[in-house]
Amino acid sequence: MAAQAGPLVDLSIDNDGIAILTMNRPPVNSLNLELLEEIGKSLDEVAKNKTKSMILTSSSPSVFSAGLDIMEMYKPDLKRAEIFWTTLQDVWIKLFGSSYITAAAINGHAPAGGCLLSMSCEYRVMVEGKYTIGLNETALGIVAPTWFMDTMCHTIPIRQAEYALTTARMFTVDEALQVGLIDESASDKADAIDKCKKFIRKFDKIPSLARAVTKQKIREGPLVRLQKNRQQDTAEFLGFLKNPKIQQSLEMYIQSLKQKAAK
Ligand SMILES: CC/C=C\C/C=C\CCC/C=C/CC(=O)SCCNC(=O)CCNC(=O)[C@H](O)C(C)(C)COP(=O)(O)OP(=O)(O)OC[C@H]1O[C@@H](n2cnc3c(N)ncnc32)[C@H](O)[C@@H]1OP(=O)(O)O
Repeated sequence: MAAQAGPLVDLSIDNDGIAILTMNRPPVNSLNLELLEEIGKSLDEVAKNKTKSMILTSSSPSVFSAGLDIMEMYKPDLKRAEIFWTTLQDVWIKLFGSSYITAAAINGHAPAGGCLLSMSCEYRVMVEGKYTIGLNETALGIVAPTWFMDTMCHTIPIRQAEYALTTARMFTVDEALQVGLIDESASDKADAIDKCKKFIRKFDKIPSLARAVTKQKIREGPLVRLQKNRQQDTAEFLGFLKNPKIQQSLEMYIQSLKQKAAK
């Protein structure tokens, strides 16, 4: 992978007071420890500055996020892997449990962890094109953690979520729209951001405390479930990394990605 040029995230506040958080880890915004730490810090900043809303997007022209960086899971240093996993848990708790309004302008592919980040927001607008979105873990021979599944069940009907999770279904933009995995499609990134802003403006006349408490109450179940089981969840992740069969599956998957990229 090429050396990182520039900061891993950009956090700016536009004239309407909306925070725009842009992931910037070329080529595919795969979520390694450092990117997750930067996303976490930005979410803290948005919360601290009492910004009313945030739009999550990517600087890539074709990928929102490729999900977790597989190199964090392949033959890892277990101490780093533990910090990696707890940082991912923190990011999800901060984003899914945030009191401010959140929307994702999905300007490209959003597999696995990329889909998770977008589903953790309250509204999703995806740019039209040959992009796909979904939780594809079973295709890699791995199991999405319960809180990934909970987030999907919070977004689309449980029957559709079970079918999508077990079959590792990657949805096209039209399919995602039909099932409710995204709320709107857009012609390009600027249009996606405009549509996210339109969603955010719907709350102009809603008292913000009532909105925030309602959001947090409706999201409480999945949040409490992870908070109660964090250590066990981390232990399962580390146990999974120690499994030789899983390491073999990851090695084959990395090879297939590299072969595809070389074509
Ligand atoms: C009971 C069980 C209990 C516990 C188990 C616990 C935990 C397990 C949980 C695991 C959860 C995992 C969630 C995840 O997010 S796993 C990651 C899944 N992601 C993917 O499968 C996406 C793979 N990537 C792609 O499909 C494509 O890259 C993409 C469509 C995103 C973009 O395609 P494009 O053609 O634009 O780029 P490529 O040429 O494919 O890639 C460019 C280079 O980037 C590398 N790459 C791609 N994705 C990743 C990744 N996720 N991690 C690391 N590196 C990645 C790719 O290899 C290319 O590299 P080079 O060849 O250029 O070096």
